[in-house]
Amino acid sequence: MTEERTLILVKPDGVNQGHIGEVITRLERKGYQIEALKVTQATDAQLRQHYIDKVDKPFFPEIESYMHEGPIVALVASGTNVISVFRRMAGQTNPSQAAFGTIRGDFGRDWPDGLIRNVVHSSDSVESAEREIKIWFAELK
Ligand SMILES: Nc1ncnc2c1ncn2[C@@H]1O[C@H](COP(=O)(O)OP(=O)(O)OP(=O)(O)O)[C@@H](O)[C@H]1O
Repeated sequence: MTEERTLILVKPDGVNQGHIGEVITRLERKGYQIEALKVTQATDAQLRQHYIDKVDKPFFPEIESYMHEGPIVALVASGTNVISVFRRMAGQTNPSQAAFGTIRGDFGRDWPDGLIRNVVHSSDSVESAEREIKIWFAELK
């Protein structure tokens, strides 16, 4: 059991389709704390840092285009094992394969342009969370 925090992004499709409240509600219903929250526009520099392991992938321009489609909501949530539990709440990367009952399974879908839009991001480890929190919340310790 570990007290930890995670970086969650409600991506542009999640914001555009009105799922900010749902993501926050699901976090709060599970008993997690919201430590920080902002509406923002992702910059190129933030995306290159955030997706540092994907910058060289052929689909990185698709990620950039998707993440620039509109505002995002960045939040820091904390609680016991929040990282792994929220990853399960979010569901699999591809929203059409994500289980119903997960955020991606309930609100994500395939799009005719082939881009993978999957509503939310969440950190996958303590190290990633601390690195990602610095990218989106430079003002936080
Ligand atoms: N093959 C692909 N083609 C296009 N985009 C992709 C592909 N694989 C991943 N992506 C995009 O890159 C993001 C990060 O991929 P990753 O494999 O880290 O999935 P994830 O951990 O489930 O998602 P995220 O990091 O956004 O929480 C995905 O959310 C998706 O938007």
